[in-house]
Amino acid sequence: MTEVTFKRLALIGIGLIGSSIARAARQHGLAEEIVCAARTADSRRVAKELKIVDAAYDDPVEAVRGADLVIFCTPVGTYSKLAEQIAPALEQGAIVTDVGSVKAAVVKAIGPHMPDYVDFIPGHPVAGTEKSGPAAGFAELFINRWCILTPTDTARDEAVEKLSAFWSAMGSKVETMDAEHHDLVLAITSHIPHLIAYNIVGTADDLEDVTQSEVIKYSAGGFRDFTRIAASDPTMWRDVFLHNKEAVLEMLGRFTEDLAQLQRAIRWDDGDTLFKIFSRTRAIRRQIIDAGQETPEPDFGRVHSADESPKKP
Ligand SMILES: NC(=O)c1ccc[n+]([C@@H]2O[C@H](COP(=O)([O-])OP(=O)(O)OC[C@H]3O[C@@H](n4cnc5c(N)ncnc54)[C@H](O)[C@@H]3O)[C@@H](O)[C@H]2O)c1
Ligand SMILES: O=C(O)C(=O)C[C@]1(C(=O)O)C=C[C@@H](O)C=C1
Repeated sequence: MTEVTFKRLALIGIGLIGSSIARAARQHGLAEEIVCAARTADSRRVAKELKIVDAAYDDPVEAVRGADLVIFCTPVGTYSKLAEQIAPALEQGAIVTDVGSVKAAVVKAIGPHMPDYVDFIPGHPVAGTEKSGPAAGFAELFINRWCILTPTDTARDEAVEKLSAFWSAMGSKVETMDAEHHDLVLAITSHIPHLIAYNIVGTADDLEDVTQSEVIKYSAGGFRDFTRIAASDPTMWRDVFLHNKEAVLEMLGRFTEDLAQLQRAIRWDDGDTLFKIFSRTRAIRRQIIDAGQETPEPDFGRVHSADESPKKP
């Protein structure tokens, strides 16, 4: 089995994801020392009070000194500057990785600054919530969730194995893929859904004939779910869209075409088309639950069995 104990784990940024890694790494004994760099005095204080790190620095250079695992856990727009800053202080043989939600732009932002005596392996835990900050993290966040690694040609195989073992020890299922492919897949499974949520909640807020208090008062399941997603961190998501522009625009084009099909079906009372599309998407939800990607909800009041379609109106 690959050895997964690191000497010093340095987390650059200690928000939701950084603090979840700190908690999980500590719980599973994956690092002898866990330190972080945080911009604000408040984050450093909270991280220390919660005892999730051994030390918290304002200077990222101090955090990475002597670290054999360095993880960027800040919004992706900050990576390039931070990489340039920490590069001279990186330890020989250190593994440098990140948790950013996009990958090709991260390779471009961090890669050129990395000395050839470190292994740079971009990564993305596909797990999160709409919350931010060091108090929002929890050790169980990565359990049964995918972590995608997009290793560059220069990273040594043993370093990739060690990093995979680190994520597996925190409960993740690890997969490797090409950075560009990652960005295309995540554009449709994560980035566009967030864009839709931001848009629908914004639209509801702009309506003249429906008051804001009515939107809040009558927000039932569907809209409420969108508001959770639309409450996600604005800085993080601004950076995701600015750094996965092509894949998002490509998927948005497809999405718009499909939306026009639904619009046409409603306009022309084409119930068959609506029913067909809704049945297909219902089956996808079932597949996600069957694959263990979603906690099944209680079956109270359920009228149809899993593979039974509702009766046509
Ligand atoms: N939130 C999610 O659901 C999720 C899931 C997977 C991956 N990610 C990725 O994880 C990264 C962090 O997201 P998060 O949800 O933990 O965000 P967060 O807002 O909870 O934490 C971000 C941290 O970065 C710090 N920071 C911001 N700008 C900085 C700068 N210029 N220099 C130094 N520190 C700075 C903040 O102070 C904070 O400690 C992002 O790259 C995001 O794409 C997020
Ligand atoms: O569940 C949520 O709140 C999330 O938004 C998590 C989510 C996602 O879209 O699945 C968000 C961004 C990530 O990079 C990975 C996970």
